[in-house]
Amino acid sequence: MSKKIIVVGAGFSGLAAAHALLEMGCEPIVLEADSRIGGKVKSEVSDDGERFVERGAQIINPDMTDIVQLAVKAGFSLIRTGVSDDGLLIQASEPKVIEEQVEDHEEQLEYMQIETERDDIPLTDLYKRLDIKEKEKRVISSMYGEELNVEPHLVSAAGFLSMNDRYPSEKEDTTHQVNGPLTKLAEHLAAPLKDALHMEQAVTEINTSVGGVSVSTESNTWDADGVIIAVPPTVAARIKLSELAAKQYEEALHSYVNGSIIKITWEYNEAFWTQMEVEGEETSVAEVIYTNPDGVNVIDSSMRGKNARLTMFIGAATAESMATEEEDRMLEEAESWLTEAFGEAAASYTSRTAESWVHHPFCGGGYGDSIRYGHMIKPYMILREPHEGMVFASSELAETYPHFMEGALRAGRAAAGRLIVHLQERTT
Ligand SMILES: Cc1cc2nc3c(=O)[nH]c(=O)nc-3n(C[C@H](O)[C@H](O)[C@H](O)COP(=O)(O)OP(=O)(O)OC[C@H]3O[C@@H](n4cnc5c(N)ncnc54)[C@H](O)[C@@H]3O)c2cc1C
Repeated sequence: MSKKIIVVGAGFSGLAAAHALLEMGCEPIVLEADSRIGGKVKSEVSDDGERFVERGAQIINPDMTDIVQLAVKAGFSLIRTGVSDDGLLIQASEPKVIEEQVEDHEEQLEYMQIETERDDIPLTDLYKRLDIKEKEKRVISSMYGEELNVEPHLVSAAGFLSMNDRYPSEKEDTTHQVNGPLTKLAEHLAAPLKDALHMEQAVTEINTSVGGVSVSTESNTWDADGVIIAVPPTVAARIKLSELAAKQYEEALHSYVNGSIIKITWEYNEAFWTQMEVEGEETSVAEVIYTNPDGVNVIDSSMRGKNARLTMFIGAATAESMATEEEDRMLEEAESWLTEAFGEAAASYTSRTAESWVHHPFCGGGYGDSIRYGHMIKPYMILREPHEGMVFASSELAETYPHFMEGALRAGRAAAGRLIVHLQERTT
């Protein structure tokens, strides 16, 4: 029997859910708060279509099979990131190689996980227990400030490690990119939806009953058999739910904390960082971590053989304080950090693109919401399960690859399947 299902949000998770519903013969209606689709996927494309820059998500790896297939279906292929395989990770201010420090601590944290599963602690307390020097702990702390976009003392250590466990790839996450703008992938998913996609419709309230659901924005109300809420948990927590749904889901929704990230990409005529002098040796630099300021890193984000680009990610408290500054002042400061690590050549860029995702009202903020210390350790287990004709889907809830576009696609598809089974069971 064909079901009418409302999907809240047209990010990758919502679009993947709507697509799966169409494939199952259902009738999806997608309500999107913004005037564009894609959520944290946001490409800037030149008028001639030749040049594009990703203001949000960008990098994937070939193990991320859903997004690889989507890229191919949309007419694109994968291309390697610019950095050479022997590129090094360095620390800024007194540039020095820090690769081993970072690799070693990951193993130690894994080992300590057994302990934290019994008794959760803030992530900061977990890495403070590491058997490494104070200076090295500052690198780790800064790395997490950027990676999670949230101050590590707010994050649950058990939640963080369980998120890492859901990253099943053998590969680094920085190996490949799609050779076209990612917004085109969103458009490919949205194409069959046609009139079912309603823009600038921010959902404020959802009511559930045995007969179905009703979903309201400021100006409209839609009735349907079920609803998939494909927005990050901290954003979903702002939607008013009926009493029974709130009882089921509110504690899980409030177990997340949102983050802040600023992404700046500089473009150059050539990748001068592939031949830099670090600690007296000529080397290729792949990534830089800053301990001052905290939560900042820079990667080589070029597409190999196509362009030369450096991207800075400014996370957590540093992003929040920079977001209060005028954009020119913020860019000037970021550029001074860049030249500190890469030398004056870094100032000779040909273009620059910046985007702030600091506590974003509809996309959560940061790469994704983190599990907050002091609440549920596995809130995603609750949010994934349908109840009263509703279910949640966003990258954070994915069984694999949470916080990535791949996770969003998988979470969306999974939620559609689960909801349909749930609705069928309710009617039999
Ligand atoms: C700067 C940055 C860099 C990133 N880099 C990478 C990367 O390199 N590789 C990677 O794989 N991932 C990356 N990510 C993460 C990736 O973008 C996300 O995991 C993924 O896009 C999340 O998709 P989603 O659909 O779950 O959520 P979102 O993209 O947040 O989509 C949610 C949608 O719901 C809408 N919405 C919210 N509230 C409402 C409401 N009340 N009513 C109606 N609509 C609503 C929003 O407007 C939005 O369109 C990055 C993210 C950022 C911000």
